[in-house]
Amino acid sequence: MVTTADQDTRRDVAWATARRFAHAAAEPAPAVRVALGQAAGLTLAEDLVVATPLPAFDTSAMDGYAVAGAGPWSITGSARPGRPWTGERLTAGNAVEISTGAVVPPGTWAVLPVESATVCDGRVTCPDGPGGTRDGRNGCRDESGGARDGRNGCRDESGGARDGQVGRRDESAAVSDGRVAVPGLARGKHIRYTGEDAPAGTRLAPAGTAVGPALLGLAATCGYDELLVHPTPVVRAIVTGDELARHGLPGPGRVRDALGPLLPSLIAELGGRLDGLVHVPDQPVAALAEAVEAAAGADVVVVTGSTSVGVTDGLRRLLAERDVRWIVDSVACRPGHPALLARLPGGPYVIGLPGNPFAALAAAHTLLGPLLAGLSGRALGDLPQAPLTSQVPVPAGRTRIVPVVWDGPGVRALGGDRPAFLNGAALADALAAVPYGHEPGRPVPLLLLRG
Ligand SMILES: Nc1nc2c(c(=O)[nH]1)N[C@H]1C(S)=C(S)[C@@H](COP(=O)(O)OP(=O)(O)OC[C@H]3O[C@@H](n4cnc5c(N)ncnc54)[C@H](O)[C@@H]3O)O[C@H]1N2
Ligand code: MOO
Repeated sequence: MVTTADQDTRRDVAWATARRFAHAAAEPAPAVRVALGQAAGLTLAEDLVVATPLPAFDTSAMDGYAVAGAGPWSITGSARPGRPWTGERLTAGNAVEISTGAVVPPGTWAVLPVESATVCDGRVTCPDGPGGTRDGRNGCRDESGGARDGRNGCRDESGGARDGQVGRRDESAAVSDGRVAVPGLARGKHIRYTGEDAPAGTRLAPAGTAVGPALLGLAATCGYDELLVHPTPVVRAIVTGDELARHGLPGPGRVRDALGPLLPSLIAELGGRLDGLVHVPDQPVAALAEAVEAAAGADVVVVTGSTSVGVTDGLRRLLAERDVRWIVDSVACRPGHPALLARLPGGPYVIGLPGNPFAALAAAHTLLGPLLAGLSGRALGDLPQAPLTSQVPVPAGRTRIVPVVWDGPGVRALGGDRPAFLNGAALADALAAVPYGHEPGRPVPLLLLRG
């Protein structure tokens, strides 16, 4: 139970604190296991750990020849993806034709790329190596197509030095295990060794990571068929306002509903799943109460246009009649000051967004975004920052939210940012949270807009 003193600290909460309160108050729903295809956009509820080494076998990184010992090498067979070499361990002076992705035969010293090889009478040489036929004048087929790079055309895509059993990838390593290797074709070249990317048991992504395309591919690479994820929080929206029209031109006393069209994509962008949007009149308050009751199964109820203290603003009265837990009861920012967040006993979170459309947008980024992140098991994280070059007046003790666009390495304010006007926000790359006392050129936190 929140005491009166606690409740007071929930009023006029500093902007950054309001975001933290909203995030900290969120209790994520129990995690669910879903097929990979259903996990996109959700959040990992468990660490992603690879059970096998990656790669799971010594893999050729090039199309060419798996060779052992110094050249020239006799070609003794082939290794293809899915059709591994089944012969004996490769011995010095022998080669196996190999494709990128095939299992490297045991005994292989390195893979000689096809561009670096000359083939003649079933023997392969590296033209610049011992026994090589650089000019191809002896009737041999130069597979390189004439293109050469580096000292001898034996390219290294390994990017790393190796040591131990498999030899070294140092270009200068011509002697290994007492045998002469082709200069430049160092031991281990063009082989992705078992476990080189990740040994078995490596944690590749922690719980709380957003499941994007790359993570899905990584999970599949590791052999996952399903992932344990937090489900997307379900949001019900209630738009209030007797003056609102849903079609046609605005006119005297008639305001087009901007929030009905804005909310579905905003809620999705902030990480929620909209499950119904209803319009209710300002009066009687019972209509709003009914709509809130009907949303009991949702995780979050978003109510717009009823956050103030006027006779037509019923949300605060409705919450006062219930034993709600206040999380944020107004925020020290402009616009969006009357925004609120409370939790109904045993029920959903309720977010009140001001009716003024730009104020509602700013408030949604302040409270709804962090709440949905918390419900999804995502960390709040620090916001990105960039220098704001414009002069933006900020009332004492407040944070001002203004639409901005990128301008070189910094951002500049767009204007069009009065609480009822979405002109600036519609063209913005981000909303900047400008603190009191900001001077042009100093960095400010940014809420990035996806557009
Ligand atoms: N006595 C006080 N009055 C007001 C205060 C205050 O502190 N004391 N705060 C002002 C601020 S700041 C805001 S923001 C608004 C918030 O009001 P509500 O959330 O109760 O919203 P309404 O009063 O219904 O509407 C405000 C304004 O927005 C227009 N509106 C409402 N819904 C929509 C919509 N869906 N699409 C487009 N426009 C909408 C509505 O017509 C009003 O013009 O309270 C101030 N008052
Ligand atoms: O939230 Mo109001 O004026 O701050 O739009």
